[in-house]
Amino acid sequence: MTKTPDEIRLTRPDDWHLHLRDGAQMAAVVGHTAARFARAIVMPNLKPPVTTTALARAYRERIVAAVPPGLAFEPLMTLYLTDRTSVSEIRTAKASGIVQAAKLYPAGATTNSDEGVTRLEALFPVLEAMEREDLPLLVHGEVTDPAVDVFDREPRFIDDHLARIVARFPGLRVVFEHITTAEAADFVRTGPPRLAATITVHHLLYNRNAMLAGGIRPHYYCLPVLKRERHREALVAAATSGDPRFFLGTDSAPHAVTAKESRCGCAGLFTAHAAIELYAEVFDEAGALDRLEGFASHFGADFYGLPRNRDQILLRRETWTVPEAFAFGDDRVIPLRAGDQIGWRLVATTGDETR
Ligand SMILES: NC(=O)N[C@@H](CC(=O)O)C(=O)O
Ligand SMILES: [Zn+2]
Ligand SMILES: [Zn+2]
Repeated sequence: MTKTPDEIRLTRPDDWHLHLRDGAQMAAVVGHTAARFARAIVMPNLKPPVTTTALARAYRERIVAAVPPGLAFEPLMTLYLTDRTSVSEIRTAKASGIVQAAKLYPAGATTNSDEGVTRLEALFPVLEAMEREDLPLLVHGEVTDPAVDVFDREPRFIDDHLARIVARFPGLRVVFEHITTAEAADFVRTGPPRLAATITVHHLLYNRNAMLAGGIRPHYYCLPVLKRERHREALVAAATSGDPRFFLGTDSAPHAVTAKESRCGCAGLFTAHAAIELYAEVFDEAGALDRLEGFASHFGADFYGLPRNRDQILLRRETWTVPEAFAFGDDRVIPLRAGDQIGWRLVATTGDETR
């Protein structure tokens, strides 16, 4: 590969953290992901949440049915942990072969987390079962104590909970989802091989000024919230380091424009329309395009114990303009960079590039 190539060919990537929603909204967005990614870990925070293997199976079938014709895409399902999750449900999930992980939302931490876990200690028998069954734990790592500053909630979660969980269950695979701080990157970097983290493209591209300087911009509001520049820099360093415990998870989280542009706007950014292109921008900017494939296409599959994809995608350095909005059920969703430019374009996946 030359130093600054104008084309990059990658093993087709996977998205290890994605919100697809349900019904007409899901049907409107799934094609954006399926055009780029071979597989995605689908988050279970629906209303009501995906708390059982039976619900995960039904949700999976709805997703598969909505994938546009001609696209190969495999949804990887997750269970939503609650105070009532049973050990036997963990066994059923593992045995199903369709559930890849279970997700811990501290109750109240983020969108549709009201039914999440209120007391972590009460979940320990379930975590023990996950350790025994080797079902990975995915974590939204923020404390919910209203007294803790919103910018400090992730580091506090490490100190108050995550360090303890990792130490107490030495066989449990843990993914610290959508990390946003230097503290989180350090915690993972210095932790055991069974501890990993996903990093979103928006936390690699932007600091909190994007959301708060020159006007308040609800389409940059997500959880965990964007942080200071020094944290963004630490995340870029982690993502481009070649350390296999950091891998791609977009956390693309579409909300209707009316729900975002509101007196109390929802948390979540929609990035699925251009996710791999935007990651390419980040790695290009960091002079690390040669490390994109590991981060986007190898390390996540390796961590989950799944085969790497065999097909490929081709990205070209070419500027294009993102639409102002996309259809989203009976509303619209505003994508990241709406009306603005992106410097990389997805031109092909293996199979159609030889036409
Ligand atoms: N990231 C977000 O800001 N929102 C996500 C939930 C989550 O991943 O925490 C959503 O479901 O909208
Ligand atoms: Zn989250
Ligand atoms: Zn998420």
